[in-house]
Amino acid sequence: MKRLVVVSNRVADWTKGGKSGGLAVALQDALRKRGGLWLGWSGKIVEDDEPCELSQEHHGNVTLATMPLTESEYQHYYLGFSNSVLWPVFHYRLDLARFEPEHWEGYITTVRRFAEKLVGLLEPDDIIWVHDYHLIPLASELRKLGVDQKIGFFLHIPFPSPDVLAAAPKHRALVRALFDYDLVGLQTHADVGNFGRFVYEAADGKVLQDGRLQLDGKSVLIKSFPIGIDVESFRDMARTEEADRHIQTLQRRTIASAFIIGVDRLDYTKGISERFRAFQRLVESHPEYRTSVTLMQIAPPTREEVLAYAEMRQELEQLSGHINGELGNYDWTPVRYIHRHIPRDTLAALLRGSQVGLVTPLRDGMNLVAKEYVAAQDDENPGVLILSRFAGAAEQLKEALIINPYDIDEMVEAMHRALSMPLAERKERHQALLERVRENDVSYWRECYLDTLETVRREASA
Ligand SMILES: O=P(O)(O)OC[C@H]1O[C@H](O[C@H]2O[C@H](CO)[C@@H](O)[C@H](O)[C@H]2O)[C@H](O)[C@@H](O)[C@@H]1O
Ligand SMILES: O=c1ccn([C@@H]2O[C@H](COP(=O)(O)OP(=O)(O)O)[C@@H](O)[C@H]2O)c(=O)[nH]1
Repeated sequence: MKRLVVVSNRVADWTKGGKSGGLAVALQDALRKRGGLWLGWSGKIVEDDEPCELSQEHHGNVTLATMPLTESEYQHYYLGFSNSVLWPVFHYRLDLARFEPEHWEGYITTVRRFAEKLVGLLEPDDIIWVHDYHLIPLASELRKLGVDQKIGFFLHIPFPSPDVLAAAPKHRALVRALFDYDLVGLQTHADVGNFGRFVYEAADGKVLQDGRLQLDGKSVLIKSFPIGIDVESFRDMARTEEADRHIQTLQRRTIASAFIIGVDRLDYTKGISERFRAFQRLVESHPEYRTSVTLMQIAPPTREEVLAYAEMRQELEQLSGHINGELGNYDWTPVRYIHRHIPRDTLAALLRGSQVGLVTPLRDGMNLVAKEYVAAQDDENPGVLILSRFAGAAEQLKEALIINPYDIDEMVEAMHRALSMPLAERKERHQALLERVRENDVSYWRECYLDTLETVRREASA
């Protein structure tokens, strides 16, 4: 078997209190089983004139190679082009995109630096797998340095429709750069459709008979590979003695008999304020839920130096304070808002102990929390998943209560339905969802992707 070399901006934190985020979680699960080398950002920032040395750590069969970013790389590549241009545009938030020409320069030079570092670590027989929007041009940079090994790319976030993509500066250069990979993986069929439409409607490319897309004399295979979770280990985490203790503590410390849970990085794509408003309306319109239901929202900080994130934090603090002040009582807190990272094993227990999982992003590549909620449930008394139609996970998890997160009344109705759903219907829906989550787990995702990458070959001329 060839050595797998993974490259992504964010790498997993092997300590318990690490950063939250689906990419790191999923790649850690995927690599733990297959082994390999993983190159990424260490999370540290150094002065522009300091050296950015690589350091390596070994965790079982995984070698983690990390490097710091310089202050200007952090500003222009990470906060700038990646998270103030690509992230908002690809999530349909053109109003939040902020483009400065230095962002693009910083992006390209940082990606080039990743390429230079990687070349020194490569062996001739490696298979290279690049992840996410931070590193789109990495294959082009590697090819310039003479790398001829297979290189695959996987995009974790949505691929937007052509007219929305067109709002991103340099979008044509980015799409062209994807044709230097051997395989481009996207999360959903909808994403693949959007990519194809851009190539043949807006860029004069074409679809070849074997399904590959061709642009400017280069062709590449684009396919959807919906990412999954390590189902059995998450189920186990939700069922330890410690997990039982967490659930008992949760139940003892409240008079509420039901919990609705939301778990999201504090990101404007996740629809958290719409969710708070829907919960407020639920309690106002259904007095039977006063004191008996609590919304627990775990929302760890993320990208706080980008203005839109700081503004959102303020908005949520005000909103939860307002709801608790208006509706709460000395013995009941309607909204428990936790602005902190919670370790994944504790999270597994909290998901299992909650009667409703509320996953309502306005746009999301996949959303692993939706799958984790399903995995954590007790088969004999499962909770109900409410899921946004705009999460990639909705393409698979059809037995959830699928809602439009912009429609507050529809969310209210779904919460009411979930809280009053008979056991037989809960079990039926949960069984079907669990089967889908199991069929499409993280090992299946990794194997499907890598098997396809092993067999395709990019073609440099028509
Ligand atoms: O690295 P950060 O800037 O701290 O952000 C965390 C990650 O957020 C995004 O996660 C995505 O990947 C998940 C797994 O495929 C998917 O379920 C989710 O819908 C995506 O939003 C981002 O794409 C990652 O690069 C970040 O590391
Ligand atoms: O306090 C937290 C919040 C989230 N997560 C994990 O972070 C991941 C979030 O992934 P998702 O795909 O839902 O969204 P993303 O943050 O990647 O956009 C999930 O595995 C969560 O279990 C965590 O460990 N602790």
